[in-house]
Amino acid sequence: MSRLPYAAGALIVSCQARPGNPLHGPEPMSLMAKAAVDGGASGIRANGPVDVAAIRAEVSVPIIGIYKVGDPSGVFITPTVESAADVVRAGADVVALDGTLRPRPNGHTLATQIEWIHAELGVPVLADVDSVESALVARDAGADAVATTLSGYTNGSVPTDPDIRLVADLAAKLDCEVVAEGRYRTAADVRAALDAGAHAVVVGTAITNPLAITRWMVEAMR
Ligand SMILES: CC(=O)N[C@H](C=O)[C@@H](O)[C@H](O)[C@H](O)COP(=O)(O)O
Repeated sequence: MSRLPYAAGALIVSCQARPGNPLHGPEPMSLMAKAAVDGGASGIRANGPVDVAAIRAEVSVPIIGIYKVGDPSGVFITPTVESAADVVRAGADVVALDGTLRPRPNGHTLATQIEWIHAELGVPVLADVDSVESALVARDAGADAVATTLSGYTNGSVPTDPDIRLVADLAAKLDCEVVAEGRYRTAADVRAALDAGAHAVVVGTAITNPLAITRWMVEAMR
């Protein structure tokens, strides 16, 4: 049974810009979301209630809401039930949250956080994991689906390529939908993720971050 509001093969575009990026803010992100949907995206992933609300007003596709709070070196993607409630009240249809094995900021367990979101907010939970082990634990804790979002971000330096092997391993081992996310840069990358068993693919930087894309080009021209 599909727990996510996306048909198989969906492209979900992540529209996020951190402070310091000239596109930071609800207006640029809602325009990015509209462009993505006009281009055929089936969903949007967005950060924080302000951006989620602005995007909700602009597009009708299901939104995966996250709320980055705290220190990026630890659990910071929707770390608390309050942060989940904020993005759902702003219009998110799915909550994505940190599903790694790292300690959570307020002492809650992943299972109690997911249980509360299901009971109080009534939306599916997508666990952003970094390994097969964390994905299995997240699924046991009640996650409706898992995403490879945090692979490569929890120990040491960040790789260049997407973790397609993790997508294949999760698709083979889990009884839920697997979302491929993290460092998907090209059409060949997203095709490979679907071929490896992904239900959907999330692409962020390569579509919605011209600052980063420009840097890639400039670097290659040195
Ligand atoms: C690790 C982390 O914090 N990932 C975040 C999760 O929401 C975003 O910063 C990413 O842009 C998103 O996952 C999409 O990935 P990419 O931008 O590589 O296509």
